[in-house]
Amino acid sequence: MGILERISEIEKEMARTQKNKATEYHLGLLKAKLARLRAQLLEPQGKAGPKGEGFDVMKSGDARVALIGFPSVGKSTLLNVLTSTHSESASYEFTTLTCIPGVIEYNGANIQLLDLPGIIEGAAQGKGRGRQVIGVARTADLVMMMLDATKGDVQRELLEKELESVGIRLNKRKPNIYFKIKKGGGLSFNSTVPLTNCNEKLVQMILHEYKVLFREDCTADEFIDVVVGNRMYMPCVFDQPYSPLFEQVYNKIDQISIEEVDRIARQPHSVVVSCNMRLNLEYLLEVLWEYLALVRVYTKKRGERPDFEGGLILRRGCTVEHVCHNIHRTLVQQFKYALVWGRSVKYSPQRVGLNHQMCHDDVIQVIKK
Ligand SMILES: Nc1nc2c(ncn2[C@@H]2O[C@H](COP(=O)(O)OP(=O)(O)OP(=O)(O)O)[C@@H](O)[C@H]2O)c(=O)[nH]1
Ligand SMILES: [K+]
Ligand SMILES: [Mg+2]
Repeated sequence: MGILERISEIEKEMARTQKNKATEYHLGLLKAKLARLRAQLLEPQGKAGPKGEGFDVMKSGDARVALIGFPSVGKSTLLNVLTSTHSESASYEFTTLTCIPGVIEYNGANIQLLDLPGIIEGAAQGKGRGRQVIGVARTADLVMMMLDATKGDVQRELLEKELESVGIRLNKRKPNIYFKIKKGGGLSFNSTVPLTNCNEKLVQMILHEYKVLFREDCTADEFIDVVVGNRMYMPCVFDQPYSPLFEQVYNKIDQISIEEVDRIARQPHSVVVSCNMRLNLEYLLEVLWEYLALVRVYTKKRGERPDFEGGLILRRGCTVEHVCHNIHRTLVQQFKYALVWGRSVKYSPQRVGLNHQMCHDDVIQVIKK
């Protein structure tokens, strides 16, 4: 039996099974099986399979952003206006058939933008090029969900469902469960909080050769996510409490009323643009930068001006130590202190140590021993 058939068998069985206390464990097992099969479906199919061709794009630059959306929402048009790469765009669906990489140059960073074929409902089950597209999306630092503003809210819901079903978790942070294969076999189960959804018996049913420690009160679904282990918690999709959860880009706002533009723009985590009319693209880039949490730091040598041409691109939260590693592998060993100018310090310059956190556009001079 093929994977698809097995999935549909299990789905049928789940539909047949009434949901109550007595069947809870059985359903949990089925869910776990289903999740594992779906994961298999997304695995590379070997050389002969339909996986590769045109989708194996080298990672390059400081971050990778994938464009996901239904056909003809304007993904290729966006690539064309934001990068110097050309990707065919046309009014018919499935114009793009492979993965087309371009580079957005912004704040001195090179952000790789991947144009992808449109996905359709059922992509997760391998329809269209869904599997390949989703495979690429999983390699990205950020997924931009592109939507056609003229199509209302339907597209967003469908797309979210599609992504959820392949284990791309939008707007959810990773459940706090420690989970590891035990060398000697058998299950060791613990929790640091009272559990209301899961218990040892359920966990034991799902697996029996791991070490499990619940650090929070998770649902069975969340637990299975951790077990299957291939769940992605996309930063777009961001998992930090102070950041927006995920972002949708609504294109073609030139086609809708100003009231509708206003309504969509006020929805949380939504950016409205028109690729054709070049509307609001600068703001889209700002948002992108925020989501990627990139930081640019300039270096300076004693008695010289900062190197404003060659800024270093790092992640938010980076420290002087990260900067040193970025400059040279052995610099940390020779480090005495650093002078920093910019928003991360009270006085410019200020003498700081390796643990000091850098801000965007700071200047740093490293003093060696
Ligand atoms: N009115 C309007 N049309 C747009 C806009 N952006 C793109 N389009 C049009 O939408 C159509 C589809 O654009 P594409 O860039 O090919 O869309 P896609 O998402 O790459 O499509 P596939 O590769 O087929 O999935 C083209 O006819 C574009 O000219 C826009 O901002 N406004
Ligand atoms: K198209
Ligand atoms: Mg396209």
